[in-house]
Amino acid sequence: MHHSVVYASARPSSVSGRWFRQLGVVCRLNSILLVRYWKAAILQAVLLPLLVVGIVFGVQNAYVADNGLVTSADNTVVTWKMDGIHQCKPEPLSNACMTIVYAPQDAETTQIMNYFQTQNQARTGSALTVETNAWDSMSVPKNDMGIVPMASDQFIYDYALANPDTIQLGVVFTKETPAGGPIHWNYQIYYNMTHATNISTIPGFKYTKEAGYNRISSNDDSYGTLLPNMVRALDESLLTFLDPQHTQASLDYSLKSFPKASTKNGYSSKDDITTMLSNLMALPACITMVMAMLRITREKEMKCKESMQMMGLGPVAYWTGQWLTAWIMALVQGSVMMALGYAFKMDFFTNTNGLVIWLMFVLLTYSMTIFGFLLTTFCQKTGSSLGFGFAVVVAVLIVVPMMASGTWLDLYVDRSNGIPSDSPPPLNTYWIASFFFPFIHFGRLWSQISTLTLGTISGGSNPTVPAGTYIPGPGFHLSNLTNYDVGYPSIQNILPQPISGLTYQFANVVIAALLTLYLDQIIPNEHGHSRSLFFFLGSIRDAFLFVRHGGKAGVDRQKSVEAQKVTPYEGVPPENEDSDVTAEREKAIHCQSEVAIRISNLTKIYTKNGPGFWKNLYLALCCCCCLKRRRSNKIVNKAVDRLNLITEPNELFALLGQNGAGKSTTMQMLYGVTDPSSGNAYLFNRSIRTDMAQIRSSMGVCPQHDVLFNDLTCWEHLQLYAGIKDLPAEALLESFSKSTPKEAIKENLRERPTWIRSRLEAVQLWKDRHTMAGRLSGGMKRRLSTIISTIGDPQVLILDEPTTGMDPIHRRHVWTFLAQFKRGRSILLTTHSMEEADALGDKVAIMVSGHLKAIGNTTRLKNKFGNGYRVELALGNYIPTVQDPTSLAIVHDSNNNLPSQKQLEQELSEATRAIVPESVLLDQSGGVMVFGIPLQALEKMADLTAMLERAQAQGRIKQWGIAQTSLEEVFLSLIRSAEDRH
Ligand SMILES: Nc1ncnc2c1ncn2[C@@H]1O[C@H](COP(=O)(O)OP(=O)(O)OP(=O)(O)O)[C@@H](O)[C@H]1O
Repeated sequence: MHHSVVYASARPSSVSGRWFRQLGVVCRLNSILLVRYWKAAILQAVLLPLLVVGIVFGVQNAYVADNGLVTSADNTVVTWKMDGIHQCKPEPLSNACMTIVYAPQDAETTQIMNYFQTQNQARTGSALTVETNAWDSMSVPKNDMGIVPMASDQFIYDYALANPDTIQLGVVFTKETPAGGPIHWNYQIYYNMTHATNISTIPGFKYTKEAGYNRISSNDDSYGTLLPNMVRALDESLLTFLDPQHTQASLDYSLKSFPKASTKNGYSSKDDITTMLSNLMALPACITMVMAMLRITREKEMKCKESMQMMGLGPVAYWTGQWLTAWIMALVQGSVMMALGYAFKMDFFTNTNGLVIWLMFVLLTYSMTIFGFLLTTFCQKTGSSLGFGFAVVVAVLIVVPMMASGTWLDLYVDRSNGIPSDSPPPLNTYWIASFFFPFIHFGRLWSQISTLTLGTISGGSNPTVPAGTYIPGPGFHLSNLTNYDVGYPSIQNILPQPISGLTYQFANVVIAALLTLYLDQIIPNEHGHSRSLFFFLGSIRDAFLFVRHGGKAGVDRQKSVEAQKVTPYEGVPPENEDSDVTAEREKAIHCQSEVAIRISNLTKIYTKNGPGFWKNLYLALCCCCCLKRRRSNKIVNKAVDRLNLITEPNELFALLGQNGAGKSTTMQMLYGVTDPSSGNAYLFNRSIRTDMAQIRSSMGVCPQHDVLFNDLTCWEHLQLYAGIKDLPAEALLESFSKSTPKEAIKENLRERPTWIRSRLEAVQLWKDRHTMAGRLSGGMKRRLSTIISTIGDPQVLILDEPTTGMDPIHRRHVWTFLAQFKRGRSILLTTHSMEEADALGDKVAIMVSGHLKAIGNTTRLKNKFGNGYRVELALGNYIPTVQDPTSLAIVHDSNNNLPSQKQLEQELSEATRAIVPESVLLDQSGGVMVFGIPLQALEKMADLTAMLERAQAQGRIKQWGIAQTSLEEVFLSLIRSAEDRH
């Protein structure tokens, strides 16, 4: 069955129109893949958020807050190293603090605390001043203070709640005078729980059986000697106070930790939620980033991206498509995170403006994904992108909780000496480095939101709110985005407001996107191809040419002048160069007209340390191109050596050669994935060095290895590439004149574009049009790759071994299609099938070790390099040397005897030589003789055939035939002669 080729060319559209349509194609491709991998999409968008929010919720409820109450009865003190109380300790109370507060302030308690001071100084040398005025404000002290009176137990409680870690110890005295009984003095000590729990992480503390965690130096922790010291010192002071009175008194004491902020649902303080759980909340965004990185790198590794670019897809359209589709996952995942937070009734969510929460999560996923895209520009393999992604996830898990717990302040200000209230401390510059990482902004925003959303426990200072009641935080409103109180007036104006947590992430997106576009161009691919560091100057040059030469026509004229520039052949040609090759070289070098492909002195040298990103960068930084020459690039392989040839329109040029001859390298240079080392090639006067974008829009490529998306059907591949080639919409749809309305509905409108169907049918893939490429056989994939390269009816078609792995039937279908399709265009094809080159090639060239060895049409090659003709004959009747049961007819000589096989062979050999003395007996075995007849004996062929016919009539020959030397023999003899020379 023969199909005539239906053509469909790209529309002559504006650059911007084409760009938008290519963008649509990339978005559509990504959407199809998203739907096809729906399980992974659901996992990222729904299940992961559910998992992390569920874990956070579980942790909240499992966490049992410590109310900090320890009674004196629990204390079984063994042996204590008695010392005293020292001025506020450096850690964790790093800001100005009060060493001891006491209440109430009256004459007796003041007297007791004065005794305390005197005796403590005697023991420790530490002079703790007893303040005379009661501390009545809720603000933090400016300087370290000694013994500070406060109004009441309640005030101490409220103050400690509002200013955690500001007081080291507290003491509240109560004196009861029961009727008839002794006076009862009770004091309750407040100790700092944070101090106690942090103690094991502070260097210098060690655990002893007697004293628990005990610092060897003069400073102690609450559970070590600090509390016993306090108890002993207070007992001593009380006894000193009571002794002169000679009254009987009973003493008692109790211990209690200072209150900690907020306890709700068992889950509590800001510290816990920020340090522990903020990184979990960032995890879904991280996983989405890694998945996106893997998808992009897989497309790169499978060369799908390269293939789309070879077919004309611009890098800006490609990346814009990726950035746009990344929004889908960001929007869904961000919304799901927000919905789950509300569903689990978490304060952080319910107490924050919904828009802020939504933007926070959507932007995190988006900015992380775009950041991941940037990282893929450094990765050629999925393994390396997995490594990069993993490193980022670890960084997020560590850094986000640090930021969220308030460390972000250290990025901006130096807090090592506290924050003075009047003038701002020195500014840190870490924030500049941190600016480029979106997750750092997320951590800071988390910290700022959590300080306003998480509540506290009432200390009971408000009579209408019983102590222990949870008081929600004031909440994070939209206005707080630009109006957030940092808590330190002196640095309020130099610290970023919460809105920058969103705007900086957006800035990260823009910076990462621009860097991705740039690095993607300058980092070399696996063939070492990359654009120059200053490639963008090329557009300026184009614009300059456009103005200078008076528009597009002028530029085209200029380009054709450049394309026809004669570049002399360097060095000496290889030994014994064929005259046709020399002629082709002269023609290619001096060509003065527009041809389809002109290859001029094209050379490719593979080097050990080929062009690399870092080398590029080094060269740019040094700004001296001469260095490039001086650096020794150890030559590994000269794959193509000063190649010169021309192909005309309407011509199918077949390039033959052994494995490694340099065919694919030549093609790769033509379609722009490998840079030539020297020389140039022009396709319709466009240089492969400078005009690859224009060349690609009128070129079709079928690379040596199939480049297909495993998850797209044949049909979708053709649609995808049709979109990249910008085929007009009309070309995608067929009129329904031939179908009945019922058939039309059945067949689905979108399945009947004329040219798609005709091409699928031409290579027998119509029935498999809805099969995923991953499930096609090797030969089917090759057929699909071949027709993909013809999309848009390119002027130049480059086919690298298109029929490899095809069975003979399908190969012939492809040949028929190509023979028809080549009309009006030029096809460059490599093959290892001599039959194919013979059947299709208008011009055939044979390459050996990067050089052209022979060129011409097949008849010329056969005549020039073949051994002339072969005459093959099967002997007739004879007495076989070995019994031959197939001998049927009997021919007798004059004596009625059969000749022997040897006699017959000799007789025929002599007869042949008598007619054609130049003939050579090539083979003689099994009753078959083969003679080689050189071309110069062509005129004697008539006599020879007459003799052979006579011998056949006599029964001496069973059958015979004459054949011209095959292309395969030409190929073999050329290769052999080249090998002999080496
Ligand atoms: N990326 C590379 N780095 C170094 N050498 C290379 C690279 N690619 C190809 N070569 C070398 O260049 C030479 C030409 O290879 P090329 O792939 O062009 O041969 P070919 O004629 O297409 O062979 P085949 O018929 O096997 O496809 C070979 O010696 C090969 O080893």
